[in-house]
Amino acid sequence: MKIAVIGVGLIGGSLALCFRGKPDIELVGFSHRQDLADLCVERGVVDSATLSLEEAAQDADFIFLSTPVGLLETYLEQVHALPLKKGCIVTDVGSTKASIAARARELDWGEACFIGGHPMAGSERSGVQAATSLLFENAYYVLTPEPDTDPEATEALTRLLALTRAKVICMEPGQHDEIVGAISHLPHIIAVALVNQISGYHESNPLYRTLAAGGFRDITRIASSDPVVWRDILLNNRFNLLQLLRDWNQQVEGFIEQLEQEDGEGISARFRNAGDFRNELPERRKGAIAKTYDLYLDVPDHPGIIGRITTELGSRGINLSNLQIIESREDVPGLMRLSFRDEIHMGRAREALESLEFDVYA
Ligand SMILES: NC(=O)C1=CN([C@@H]2O[C@H](COP(=O)(O)OP(=O)(O)OC[C@H]3O[C@@H](n4cnc5c(N)ncnc54)[C@H](O)[C@@H]3O)[C@@H](O)[C@H]2O)C=CC1
Ligand SMILES: O=C(O)C(=O)Cc1ccc(O)cc1
Repeated sequence: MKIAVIGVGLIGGSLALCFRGKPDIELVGFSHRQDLADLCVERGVVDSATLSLEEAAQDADFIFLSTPVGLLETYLEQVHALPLKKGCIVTDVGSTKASIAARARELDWGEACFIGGHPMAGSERSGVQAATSLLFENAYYVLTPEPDTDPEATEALTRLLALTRAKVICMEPGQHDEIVGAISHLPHIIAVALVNQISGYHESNPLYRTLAAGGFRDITRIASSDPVVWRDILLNNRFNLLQLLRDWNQQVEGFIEQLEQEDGEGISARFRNAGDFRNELPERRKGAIAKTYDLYLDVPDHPGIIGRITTELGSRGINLSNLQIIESREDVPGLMRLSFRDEIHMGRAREALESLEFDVYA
């Protein structure tokens, strides 16, 4: 089976890594630049890479369009114009679905077909360097087949996507864009606006950045996302976003009014409602890591401490699946998060670290 990935970045590269090395799968990457083509082969993400779209698409069973949203329709048209293998399934990974679905509907696909797709997982990083086969584990992967799409084609794509360990869910493209606009695109706008607001204050007083800590970092991680990828997403979904931003304004106005009126009860009610809704969110693994069992510990800020902790755990045969310094400040203990794949390793690590007199929290 031949799979072509058009645009081998974070998402295209991560998909390729999920498929790579499976029996009878040949993976070809298409890049628009020789250095990027070389890089994705060097990193072992694809078997080969080419600057020729025709070569990539030739005899392919699946073609994944994985460029920024603004280029997807052009590549869709270019791929459509090529001689495609009978039964070839063309799909995309764009964060918006309505416009590409509308364009695909206008084209006659003959014995090939197009099924829109969107893996609902990613990160603020970009490029093939950030690709990982774990990215989609446990995430949703939206497909947007048309009412007249051959169900066997949707099934074939779903079978292939099982290799990503994502959960495939089918929906209508317009509904996808409304919902994803609210739960992903709007939060990106808010994160960027917030960071820019604070960065403005910081210009007149550098203490803003010095003091920016946990809460600010938590809700602004996604403000570091790729500017081109996000420019394209926001412009493409602008009609939904304009309404969502009007609704957002109402939320802001609500806070202004409650503060002006010193309406403490109203403010706590908002926090209660938000907490109730958030606590009911489905459990999801963080970033590229599957469900983890986490311990937090205070670590003094001195050289070699991370090495000591990992060595102590390693010497006891305790497997660490991730390690993160959440806060590190001069002269005060930083907070470290240690993640384990199961409760048993987490329990053993806790015991070991406590015996070494670290302050450990679950
Ligand atoms: N970043 C994320 O977290 C997620 C992104 N997506 C969607 O995935 C798509 C790709 O995004 P990422 O992988 O994050 O971005 P990326 O920047 O990591 O990858 C984009 C790829 O497209 C290539 N590209 C750029 N211009 C090109 C051109 N003119 N011709 C051919 N290739 C070109 C780049 O070289 C790169 O390999 C976007 O449509 C995005 O909406 C979907 C889910 C999550
Ligand atoms: O990193 C995060 O939290 C994201 O929001 C990732 C993401 C970005 C874009 C998508 O279309 C889907 C998921």
